[in-house]
This record gives sequence, structure tokens and C-alpha cells, in this order.
Amino acid sequence: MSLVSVENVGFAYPGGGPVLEDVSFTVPRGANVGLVGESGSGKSTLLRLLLGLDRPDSGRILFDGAPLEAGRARYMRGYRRRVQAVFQDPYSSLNPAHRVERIVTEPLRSLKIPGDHRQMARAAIEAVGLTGDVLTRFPHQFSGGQRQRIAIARAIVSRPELVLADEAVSALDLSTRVRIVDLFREISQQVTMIFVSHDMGVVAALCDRLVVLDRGRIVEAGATADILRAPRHPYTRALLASIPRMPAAPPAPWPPTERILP
Ligand SMILES: Nc1ncnc2c1ncn2[C@@H]1O[C@H](COP(=O)(O)OP(=O)(O)OP(=O)(O)O)[C@@H](O)[C@H]1O
Repeated sequence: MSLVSVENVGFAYPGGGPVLEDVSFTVPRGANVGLVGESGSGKSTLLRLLLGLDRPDSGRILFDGAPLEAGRARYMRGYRRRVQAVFQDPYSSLNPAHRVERIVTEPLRSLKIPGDHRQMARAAIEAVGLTGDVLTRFPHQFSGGQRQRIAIARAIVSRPELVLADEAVSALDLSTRVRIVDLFREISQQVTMIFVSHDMGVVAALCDRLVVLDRGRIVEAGATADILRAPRHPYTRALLASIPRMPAAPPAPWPPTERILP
């Protein structure tokens, strides 16, 4: 059974036109699904629906076979324990006044999860490649990449079944982005993940399945390898063409060391 099933979902913000139209896809348990599309295609809106922050106008979302009841507080408490999120900006998503331990243990407190929270925070911090001593420090003492690791530790500390990541590497410089993508890849071995990004390169490197959105509609969905090999939709081809290509060989020395032309 799929962990998440999005069925014919439609959504519009009050007073606005449709932002999502007839969106359907499934996320099998254990999968790592990339949700990709240009700015404004509706990715973040879909994520808000998946988080239960907004409700679809039409269609429905099933989580673990049952409807996501965004309006029911009791249901949402249980849901938040099972579903966590990592957002784009590691600068604003961590409370600057709190030490890392308090930040990472926050979901454990708010969800009233029993156990040794300090020990659980230490385990989460180590799982993201940091050491226990960071727990006593404040967010401003870390780089962007380290802060994103802390945000990921907070997302996994309650041992969720699903992690939603919204542009979670977009604000990072290139080399940090590569390392955090590696970390997400490791984490995705243990949890189901939906990774939202406008960056086809990141999503193609990380996710085993892709859902491509264009102006609120799914234009292509399937195994990443299949879509990369034979993109069917012109929009997907355009997104793929926008991935920056690294030079296959180091650039030729300049000035040339040997004569090429006779
Ligand atoms: N709170 C809101 N009220 C009204 N319209 C909104 C709101 N949030 C988003 N929209 C509109 O909904 C559409 C989809 O936006 P959304 O943020 O979901 O797209 P996106 O694919 O995540 O884009 P980006 O990558 O730029 O975040 C856009 O036309 C946007 O202007």
C-alpha cells in the first residue's frame, strides 16, 4: 500500500484562480519522490496540503490508507509525529534565541514523545554528521550547511515515517549543496521522502521517482531513470536541458602547449 496517495486534488487560494488541478500521484513506502517544476507551478502549495496546513478544494489525500484530516486537532497531532518537514532557509527556520538542543528536541516536547530527549537529540545530531557538542551552541554559530543539518536533525528526531523537504538545498552554495544532498540520500534509506525543488539536477540526483508539475498540473511522473532517458513532455525536456552540464574533460591549457593546426 502507498504511504501517500494524492487523488485528483484541486486547490485555489481565496479569490484566486486554480493553483492545482486534478493532481494525482502515489508515494510508495520507502520511496524517495522528487516533486519538480518551475517557480509558481504549485509545488509549495501541494506541500502545504500534504502537511495539512491547507485542505484541497476537491479530491483527497490519503496517508497510510486513511484520509488526511487536516481539520481535526487530534488526528493532526498523530500526523505530525509521523510526518516532518525541512524548509529552504536554514537561517530563519531555527530560533536564534534557543540552543541547538532545545531546537532539536522541540518536536519531542510538542508531540509529547516519551523518552530521554537529550539522548534522542544527540543521536539525531550524530545521524546528520555533527557531534554532540553542538547541542549547547546557538544557530548563529553555524554555517548555512551546518544549520540545515540541524534542521534535518530536528525533522528526524521523532523518527517520522515521511519527511517533506521544500527547496531544502536551494539556499546553499554548490559544494555544501552536494554534501546536504548526500545526507538526504542517506536519510532517504530510512524514511519515505518527498523532495520539492525547482532544480531538476538536484532532484534527478537524489530521487528514484519524479513528479513533474507545470502550472498546477502533473505533466509527467515515473521512475527518474525512465524520465531522464526519454522525457515525454516538452516541459520535462526543457527542465532537463536547464541542468548545468559539467565539462567532460578539464579545459585545454591556455596558451596551447602544442600546435593543433599545421
Ligand atoms: N498565500 C497565497 N495566496 C494567494 N496565492 C498564492 C499564495 N501562495 C502561492 N500563491 C500562488 O499560487 C501559485 C503557486 O505557488 P507555489 O508557491 O505553490 O509555487 P511553487 O512551485 O512552490 O513556486 P516557488 O518554487 O517559487 O516556491 C502561484 O501563482 C502563487 O502566486
